[in-house]
Amino acid sequence: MADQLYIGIDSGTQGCKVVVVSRSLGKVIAENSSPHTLMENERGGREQDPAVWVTALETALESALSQSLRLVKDGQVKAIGVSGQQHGFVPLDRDGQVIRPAKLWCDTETVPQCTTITERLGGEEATIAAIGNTIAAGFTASKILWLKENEPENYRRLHTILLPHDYLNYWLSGEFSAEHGDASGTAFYDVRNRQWSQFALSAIDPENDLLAMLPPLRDPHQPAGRIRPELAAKWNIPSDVLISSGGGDNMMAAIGTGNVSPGVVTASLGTSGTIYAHSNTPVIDSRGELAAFCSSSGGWLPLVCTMNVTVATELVRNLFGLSLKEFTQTIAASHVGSGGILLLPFFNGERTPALPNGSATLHGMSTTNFTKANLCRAAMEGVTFGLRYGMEVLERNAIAPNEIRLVGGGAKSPVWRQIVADVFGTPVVSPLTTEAGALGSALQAMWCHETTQGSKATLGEICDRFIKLDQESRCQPDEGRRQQYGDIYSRYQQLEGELRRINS
Ligand SMILES: Nc1ncnc2c1ncn2[C@@H]1O[C@H](COP(=O)(O)OP(=O)(O)O)[C@@H](O)[C@H]1O
Ligand SMILES: O=C(CO)[C@@H](O)[C@H](O)COP(=O)(O)O
Repeated sequence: MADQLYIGIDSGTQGCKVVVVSRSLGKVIAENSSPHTLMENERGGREQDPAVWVTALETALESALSQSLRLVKDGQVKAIGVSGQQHGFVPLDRDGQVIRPAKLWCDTETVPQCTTITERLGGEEATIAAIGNTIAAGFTASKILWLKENEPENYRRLHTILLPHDYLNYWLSGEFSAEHGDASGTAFYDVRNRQWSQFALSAIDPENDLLAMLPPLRDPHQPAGRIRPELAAKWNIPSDVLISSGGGDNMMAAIGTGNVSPGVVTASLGTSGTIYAHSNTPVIDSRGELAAFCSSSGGWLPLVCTMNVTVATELVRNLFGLSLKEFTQTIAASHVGSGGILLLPFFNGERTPALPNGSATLHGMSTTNFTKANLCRAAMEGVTFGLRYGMEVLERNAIAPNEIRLVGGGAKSPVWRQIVADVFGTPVVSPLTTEAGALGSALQAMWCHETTQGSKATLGEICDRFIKLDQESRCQPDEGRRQQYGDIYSRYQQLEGELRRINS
C-alpha cells in the first residue's frame, strides 16, 4: 500500500512553516519555511496582506512536498491541516476577494474600539460573564469596529469575516468554515456554550447582521473541505485530499506537543510568548488575564499570551548585528541578572499585563554594566520574566506544571531553554519537532482523514504515536540560579507596577 502522507502548515507572524508526516515511517520526513513581511505604523498598526501568506505557503509547501516525494517514492498525500496566527481579521467582499490587509494579533491601533465595545457590553465583568473573555487589545472584535469607524467605504463592502487560518482553508478548498479553537480568540464567541455570541456581535455593530458574515463552525475532526482541483493539479496530488478544520497556532501547537488532555503545559517562544494547558471544561479567569480559549482538539485551552518575545530578542540582536549563533554565544558567556540591567520588553505594547499603549524600558544601567552581552541577556531574561507571570496566572487558575514543553523558534536555543528552567523553577524539554504548530496540523489532518475512513482512533493515540520528546534538550532548574532569578523577578514586577501606574 502506498505510504500515506499528511501535510501540516503553520502560518505564523514571521513566516510559514510546512512539515510532511509519513504514516508508515511514523515521523516528519520533510520540512521547509518561507518568510512573511509585516507592515507597521507608529499608531500601533500591524498588518499583513493575505497574499503574502499564500505566496509563503506555496513556496514552503512545494519544496517540502518535493523533498518528501523524493524520499518516499510511493507517498500519497491524504490530508492537509492549517495552523494560523490567532485573532487576525481578514475582510472579504461579496466575491470572496480580500478588501484590505489583515490587522493582526499584535495590532494595538484598535485600543479605543476595545473600550467602546466593553462599555456597550456593560463593563469588563459583564463581558467576562457573557463570553468568558475580555475585549483584549489584539482580539478580532475591535478590528471590525475599527474598520467601520475608520474605513466606511471598505466596511460597506464587508461580506465575510475570516481569521487567518480560515482564509488559508478557504484558499485551499474554496469553502468558508471556522472552528472553535481559533473562533474562541475573536471576543465574539461564547466560550462556555461553544457558539458565536450574538450579544458581542451586536455590541460591535448594532446596525448590521455580523452573524450572517461568519462561516459555520466545524468540530475539530471534521473536514473544512477538499483541495481545489487547480491546486491538486498544480501540486500533482490526488483531487480528494482533505483539508482538516485546522486552528489557531497555539491550539495546533498544543496538538503538536501532545497537550490534548489535562496534565501537560506547553510554552512557546515565538514572535509572541504563550503558555497553556488543555482542560476538559472552560477555565474562566475572573480577572480576565487568562484567555479562556477552546482547543482545536475538542476541549478548552486556557492560555496566557505576551506580545513581545522574539520581537524583543530580535530587535536587540539586530541592533548589534549578531547572527543567531553569535547572539547565543554572547548570552551564554554572560551572567545571571545581566549585571543588574533589566529590560521590560513592551516594544509592541502588551496584552499581559494589559499595557496596550506601553513601551519598552531599560533599567539599572551603570558605567560598568552597559555592555553588549548584558543588553542581549537582559532581552532574553526580560521576555522570560513576562512568561513567568503567565505561569503564575495559570497557577492561580489551578494549573500547575511539573514540566514545561518548550516550542517555537526560541526553543532551539539551549541557553534560552536553561534560562526558562531557572526562571520558572521547572524542568524544560522540547519535542524532537519544535515546529509544533505545523506538526499538530499534520496530526489533526491525519485524525480527520482516519475519522472519515471510519477509524475510531483518538487524537491522543495519534499524538502518542508521532510526538517524541528530545531528551537531549531537557534542562533541570539549578537551585542557586532559581533563587537569584526569584529576587530579580521581584524587581521586575516592581518596575512593571510602576510602569502600569505611569501608563494609567
Ligand atoms: N537559536 C535561536 N535563538 C534565539 N531565537 C531564535 C533561535 N532560532 C530561532 N529564533 C527566533 O525565533 C523566531 C521565529 O519563531 P517562530 O516560533 O517561528 O515565530 P512565529 O510563529 O511567530 O512566526 C525568529 O525571530 C528567530 O529569530
Ligand atoms: O495572539 C496570540 C495568542 O493569543 C499569538 O500567540 C498569536 O497567535 C501569534 O503567534 P506567533 O506568531 O507568535 O506564533
